Amino acid sequence: MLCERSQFVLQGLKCRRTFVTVSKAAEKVFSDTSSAAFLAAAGNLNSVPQLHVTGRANVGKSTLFNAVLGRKTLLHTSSKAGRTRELNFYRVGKDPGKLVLVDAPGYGARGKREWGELFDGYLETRKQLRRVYILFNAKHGLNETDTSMLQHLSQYLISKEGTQPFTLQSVITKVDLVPSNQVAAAIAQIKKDIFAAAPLCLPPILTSCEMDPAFGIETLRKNIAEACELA
Ligand SMILES: Nc1nc2c(ncn2[C@@H]2O[C@H](COP(=O)(O)OP(=O)(O)OP(=O)(O)O)[C@@H](O)[C@H]2O)c(=O)[nH]1
Ligand SMILES: [Mg+2]
Repeated sequence: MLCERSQFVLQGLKCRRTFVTVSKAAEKVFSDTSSAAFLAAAGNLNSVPQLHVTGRANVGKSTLFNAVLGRKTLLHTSSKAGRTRELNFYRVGKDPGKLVLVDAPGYGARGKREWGELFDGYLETRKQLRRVYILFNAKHGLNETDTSMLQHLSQYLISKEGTQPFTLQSVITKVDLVPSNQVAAAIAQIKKDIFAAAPLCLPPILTSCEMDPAFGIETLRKNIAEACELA
C-alpha cells in the first residue's frame, strides 16, 4: 500500500530501486550534521528543493526537525505553544546545500491568522517546494483544525493542469506519550481520520524524540531524500 502510493506520487519510479538509492542518499545528505545552518534570506535558493513542516502549535515540529538535522538547538523549541513565529529556512549540508527545510508557526487555537496567510502565500508561489510534512500528536489525534488543514492542503496537491506541485506526508509525533497497549488503536484512528480528510496524504511515519535513541528519524530522513529525488 505504502509502496503503491509512493509510486503514484513519484510518478512511476520503481519502488525497490527507489528505496535502495534513497537509503544511501539519506546517509549522504544528513551525514554532516555540523553543516546545517539557519538561513536569514532564501533569495538565492531558487534551485534547491524545499520541504515544509506544519502542524498544530506544540505538536513537536521544531524538535523533530532538530533530530532530523542531528542538532539539539538549531530550531528553537519550547514547552509553550506558539514558539515559532515566522517561516524559518534551514539549509541541509554545506553551502549551497542539498535541500532546505522550512519550519513554520503552528496553527490551531493558539496559532494566529496571519501565520495562515503567510503559509498559503508560500504554498502558492514556491516552485521549489517538494513535500509538506504535516504533524499530529499521537496522544491528541486529529481535531477539527487538523481536519480543516488537511482539506485545505489537499486543494493545492493537484494543479488545474493535473500535475502534482508537491506531495503531502503525515507524521505522528510523541508516540511515547501513548501507553503501549493503546498505541495500535490510537494510530489506526489517526490513519483513518487522515485518509477521510485527505486521501492523497501519504500514510504516517511514527516518531518520538523522547525515546533514547529517538524513534523514526532514519525513516524520516529517507523519506526526505526520496521527496527531493536526491540520488
Ligand atoms: N514527550 C514528548 N515530548 C516532545 C516530543 N517532541 C517534542 N516534545 C516536546 O513538545 C514541546 C513542543 O515542542 P516544539 O518542537 O517546540 O513544538 P512546535 O510544534 O515547534 O511548537 P510551535 O513552534 O509553538 O508551534 C517541547 O516541550 C518538546 O520538548 C516527543 O516526541 N515526545
Ligand atoms: Mg516550533
